[in-house]
Amino acid sequence: MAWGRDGQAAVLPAAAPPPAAGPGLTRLEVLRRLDAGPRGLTDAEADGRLARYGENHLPESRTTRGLLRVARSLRDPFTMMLLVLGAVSAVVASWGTACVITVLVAVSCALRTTGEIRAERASAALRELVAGTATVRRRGRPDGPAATREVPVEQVVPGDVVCLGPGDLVPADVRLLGAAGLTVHQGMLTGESAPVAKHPVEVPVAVIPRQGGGQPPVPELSGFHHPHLCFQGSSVASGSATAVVVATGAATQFARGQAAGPRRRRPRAAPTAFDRSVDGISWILIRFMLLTPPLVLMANAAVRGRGLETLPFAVAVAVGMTPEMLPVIVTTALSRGSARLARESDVIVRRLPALHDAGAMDVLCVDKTGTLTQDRPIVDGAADPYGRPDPAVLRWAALNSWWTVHLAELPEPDPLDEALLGTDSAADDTGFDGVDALPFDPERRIATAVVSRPGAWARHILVTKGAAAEVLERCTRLRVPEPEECGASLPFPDAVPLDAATRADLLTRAAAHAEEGLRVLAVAVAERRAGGDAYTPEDERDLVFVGFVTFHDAVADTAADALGALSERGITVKVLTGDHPGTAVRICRSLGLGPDPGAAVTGRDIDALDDDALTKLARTTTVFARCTPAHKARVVTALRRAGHTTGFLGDGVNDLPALRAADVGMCPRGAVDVARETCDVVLASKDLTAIDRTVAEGRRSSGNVASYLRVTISSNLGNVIAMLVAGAILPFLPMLPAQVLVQNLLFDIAQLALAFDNPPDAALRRPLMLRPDRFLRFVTAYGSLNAAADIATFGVLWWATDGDDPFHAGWFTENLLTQALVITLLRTGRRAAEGRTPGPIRLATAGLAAIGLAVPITPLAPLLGMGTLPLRYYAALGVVLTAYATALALTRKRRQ
Ligand SMILES: Nc1ncnc2c1ncn2[C@@H]1O[C@H](COP(=O)(O)OP(=O)(O)OP(=O)(O)O)[C@@H](O)[C@H]1O
Ligand SMILES: [Mg+2]
Repeated sequence: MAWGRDGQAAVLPAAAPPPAAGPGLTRLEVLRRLDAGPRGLTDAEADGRLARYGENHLPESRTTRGLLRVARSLRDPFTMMLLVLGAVSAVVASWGTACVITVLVAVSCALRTTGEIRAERASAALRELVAGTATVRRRGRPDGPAATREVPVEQVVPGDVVCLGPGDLVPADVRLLGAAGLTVHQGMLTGESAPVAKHPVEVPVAVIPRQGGGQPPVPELSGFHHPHLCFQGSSVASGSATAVVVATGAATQFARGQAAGPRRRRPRAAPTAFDRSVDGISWILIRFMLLTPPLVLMANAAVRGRGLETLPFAVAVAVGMTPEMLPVIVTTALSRGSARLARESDVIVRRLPALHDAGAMDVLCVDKTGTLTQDRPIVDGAADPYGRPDPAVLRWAALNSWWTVHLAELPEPDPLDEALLGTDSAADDTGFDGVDALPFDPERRIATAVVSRPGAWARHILVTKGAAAEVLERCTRLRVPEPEECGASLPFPDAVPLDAATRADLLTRAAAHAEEGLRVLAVAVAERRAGGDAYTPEDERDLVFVGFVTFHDAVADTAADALGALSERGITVKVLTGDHPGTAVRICRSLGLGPDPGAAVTGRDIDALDDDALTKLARTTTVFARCTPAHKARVVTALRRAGHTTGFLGDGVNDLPALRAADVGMCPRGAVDVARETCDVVLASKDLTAIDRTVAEGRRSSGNVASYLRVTISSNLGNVIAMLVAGAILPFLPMLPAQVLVQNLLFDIAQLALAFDNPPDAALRRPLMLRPDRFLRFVTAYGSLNAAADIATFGVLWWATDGDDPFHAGWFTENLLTQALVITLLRTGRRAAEGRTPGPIRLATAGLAAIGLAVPITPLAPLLGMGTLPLRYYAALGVVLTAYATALALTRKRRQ
């Protein structure tokens, strides 16, 4: 958005709200301009504004979307190559070739586009199910009480007061009214990877428009670093806020940025497995193709003295070489897979190539809390520093929960807070007033509430709870418990110094609880003289340790089955958690993760390692505990560096960087909004075994792509070698351009059937990765076999026939029959699925064989330069084909 000199939005579309986002305005001025208040809009006002300003979504018309899609399908390198070859054909006036090429391009674009649309439709209904909502404050009547409620993001209007908590997507452009410990990820807008702190400054610094020096005004980014504004497209990393909506839909900076420039894509850490494999193979093929026409031209010139008149033939051969159906097969296979997943397993694949990556995945990292466990913790007990049961500890913990949740105005409490607030002790919060809160964030691993006693305003009490190590390192004293002291006048006047040995003892006790599978929180308090400044994490020191609270968190019902199924598929599972190593190891054991998960590596260990050392360690470690979001991402990156195709399954804000760093990011049903928005695969049902079905579907799709590659390359490479040999020894063109193209068209149609193959589970036991290096090896093996069959056929033709027309016919028949053979024999999972060839494949191979045998005897034959063949040719061809089939089957067996 361009900010005018007066600090107001300069360009506004017709239905835009009043220009209220001016960075120079105070909270009150903003609210006044929006005709809103801190208690939110009434329902009637909200309805009126919705009608006036429209729904809150990015403008994207159907036609531009359709055109965009077609443009995208044209953009792949094979289509480009074909278009270039088409242009060359047109230049040399080879109209037939140009027409065939145009048809090929059109058909492949149409097939890809419909495939994508089908996959999208299949998951549209599921998307609704997991669609994001926003928490808004609204009133039924103008004088009614304000209540927070969840509304679909589309219904958020300017003037709405929204509440934001960890993991929420910022639903529109907003001006903060209040915030506690708020940090937001706004990388989508600015490219920054770390979260930035935001707070509601009352008199904001005026914006200096970045103009002058003859420079054009910087259009969109100028506003993003204002501390008191948050923008659509960002998400809450930690803390909470209330804010008033200043712009929605097309008026948001994000929408304007998109309208003004190219779509900004979410930055991905590194190319995914799909990029590395399919793209790698594509480029090998393209180089191969580019080499073909000059090679054919040179061979013909050198041996036969032919000149440019062979150009149409060379172009036709190059078209024949192009695996132009590869993108179509890939899209069709993946979209069929993803449609089936949506239908049968409630899984949404948000990025089609991620399905391939799920099939290639050999390591899956999972987060523990909320993913493997239900994240419905139940308080197990509370104990004083000496290990004796003590309800006062629970009261302090609940007091912390009550005031962090209320002062930070979290839209919903964190499950640990919810568990504490559900206990009887939570009722005792009345003796205190809330002052300030430093809500939980996964980096600090603690949360602090600042309270005061009525009548004792000059003293503040800090109540901190969090991970044992993090709390204890901030403690300098230890409470000597007295009964019921939560009501005492001073917290713990008789606290004793906490020495290193006692601290170590306490940590050991926390570890012992963790090893029982319990979650542990340490609780500490401190008293301070009330000062003027706001509290910061710096104030969380010199605390008095009060005791531990422990929680049970049951494992998710389907977790054990899901992990078992994954290990049967050859996938190594690792657990990456922010929780205590003991709790993590214990849960892994109870889920049967490997014979023994071994010792956990902690975030601190990770910090001490460089990338290479971490890569080595990551391969052999099963449990990583006390991880910050950054640690999780580092481990995933290290595993990928070690050559593993790595998936990540996580549900929280602390999983975001890892979800982004993985080849395939997945999240379970209960994940926070931003995790669902970031990941590639959403499991919409509670059933974690859906991961296994996703993997199987991914492998099936990739298996079909692999079949296509094996088939197409073996025949294409074989043909080129044969073409060069034939060109050198024959006094005529071994194949006419028209014949090359017709044959190519038939192959394409038949190979399309491979996208509909259903390799059985037995063929999908290992991760399936299309590796360019392995691919090159099978190219040469199968390609030379095919060339050998062709050359043997030339021998038969030389013996059985005379002249060019029968030669053309003979080779055409042989090519179609070998293609049918290759499709049958090189399919993925053929051996495992004996006798279960699916319909499309049977139809394709039978069709090819029938056409190959029939065309030379139909009236079409003379048009394609073919003549009739003697019977003895067919007999000899039978022998060649039998030998070829045997060789193919043997080679395949040896390679498996
Ligand atoms: N609301 C809270 N208040 C205080 N401390 C908390 C709170 N929530 C979590 N903690 C502490 O911080 C630690 C780290 O939390 P984090 O959210 O990063 O991971 P987690 O929920 O334990 O596990 P996972 O990474 O598997 O989801 C927890 O193990 C707990 O000790
Ligand atoms: Mg979690």
